[in-house]
Amino acid sequence: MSNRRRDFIKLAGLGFVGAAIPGFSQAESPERLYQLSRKTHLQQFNMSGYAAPKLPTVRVGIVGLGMRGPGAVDRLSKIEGVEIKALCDLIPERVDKMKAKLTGSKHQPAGYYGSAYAWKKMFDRNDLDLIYIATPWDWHTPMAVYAMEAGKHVAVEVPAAKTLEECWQLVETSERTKKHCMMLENCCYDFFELMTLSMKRDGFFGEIIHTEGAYIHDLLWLNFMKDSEGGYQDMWRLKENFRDGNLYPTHGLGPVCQIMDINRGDQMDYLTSLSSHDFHMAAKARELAEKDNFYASFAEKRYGGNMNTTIIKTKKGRSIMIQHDVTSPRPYSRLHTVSGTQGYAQKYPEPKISKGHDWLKVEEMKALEEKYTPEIVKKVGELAKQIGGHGGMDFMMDWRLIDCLRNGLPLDQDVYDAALWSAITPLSEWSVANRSNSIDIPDFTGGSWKTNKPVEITLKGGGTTKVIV
Ligand SMILES: NC(=O)c1ccc[n+]([C@@H]2O[C@H](COP(=O)([O-])OP(=O)(O)OC[C@H]3O[C@@H](n4cnc5c(N)ncnc54)[C@H](O)[C@@H]3O)[C@@H](O)[C@H]2O)c1
Repeated sequence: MSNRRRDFIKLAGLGFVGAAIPGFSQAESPERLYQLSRKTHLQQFNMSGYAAPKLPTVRVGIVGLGMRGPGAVDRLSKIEGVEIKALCDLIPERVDKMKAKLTGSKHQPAGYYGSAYAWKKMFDRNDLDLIYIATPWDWHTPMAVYAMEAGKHVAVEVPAAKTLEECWQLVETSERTKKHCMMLENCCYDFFELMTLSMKRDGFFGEIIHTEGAYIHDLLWLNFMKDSEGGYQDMWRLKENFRDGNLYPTHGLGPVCQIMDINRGDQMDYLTSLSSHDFHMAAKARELAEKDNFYASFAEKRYGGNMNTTIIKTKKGRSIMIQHDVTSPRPYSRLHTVSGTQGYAQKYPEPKISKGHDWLKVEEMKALEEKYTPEIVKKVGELAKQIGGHGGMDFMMDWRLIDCLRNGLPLDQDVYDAALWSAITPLSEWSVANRSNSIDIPDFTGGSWKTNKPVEITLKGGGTTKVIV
């Protein structure tokens, strides 16, 4: 272990976060992870329900302009009250390309590039309110922490953190600086997910007993695509697959946690996790390496299991199952299954809903959709579909974030959600490595889950931000 890393762990162990430690996140030791899973948190300030002062104009800096970032630039440029003031990427051409796209608009961002730390200069500017992060995972927490320390709110792509150490850093920094740290869990804003949240609030499901979520997406080809041919920068996503656990839990978890009021009425207690062996990745790497030396080093690696299943028990005795498989030939699915005492809903493979033990017919489903369409969908749903981003959910997420900041409203996803949903990965890795033994899930809210209010699904106090089309 490097001296710098040792010092960092020492400091974090004392509950001191201080200035951000720049650089890649590195896996913590299993002993340290276990210790942090049982950490008791003395909340400095409750960020759940926290409303920061209104920002009529939200001045944004965006970092990471690969496959994901440019869409965010485009969406944010279509929201009233947003000023895109700065863009950053390691690769200069990516910054120049986005600047060129904004030519003629009111957005004239400055560009930052050329070094792995150019973003720090951007974050240090005193005319930015929000830093929007769409980089590889290693950078998420170091950048988010630095941004909050520099007085900016943060919106960070999924997952917000890779280690438990980082999850705690996010929580402690957000509480101390009173800066929002929202993880950009866009699936919370998909249409069916929002409808089921609205149904839950109306008591449609009765008591929720069990939910399921997943990220099942055949991305074997994309993981192995060279970055020079349009793949992930420096093959970062393939390298993440050297780990064994549930690597991408938040798309499935976010929506069901909101439905179960996790962090806001119930809390995760412990989990157990199991992975299959790897039947795809090493084989693919070896196959590619036979023809192309570029893949030689990948052919020597050990990869995590292809299908991971993680099960979570909550303090109130309910259960959640989360799966992850990005290599097998299977239909795309996030499951989104909600099972209650009085009703049931599933999104995949096709939407099905029951009231009691009776399955609803297509016309009844349609009527239900009308009844339970939340205000956000009525307000910007159609425009969101036109603007796009995973069918519209990305735009609804960005619009809601900006509308909350402009109207001084609490965000739908706070730092406790970012930390908890991201923490499932390192915790699942520990469980997989320990024959699926259970491990505690830390309470990042320091007990305030008992009184925190459920996430708001009306636009009360907001909904005023226009869409510029
Ligand atoms: N929510 C979603 O639906 C969704 C979908 C896709 C990706 N994502 C997330 O978006 C993020 C980015 O994914 P991607 O597919 O765009 O990857 P990518 O590799 O295409 O892009 C990452 C970009 O970050 C840049 N970068 C790397 N290190 C940097 C640094 N130190 N400073 C500045 N720029 C740096 C790279 O040059 C690259 O342009 C990931 O966190 C991913 O999980 C989320």
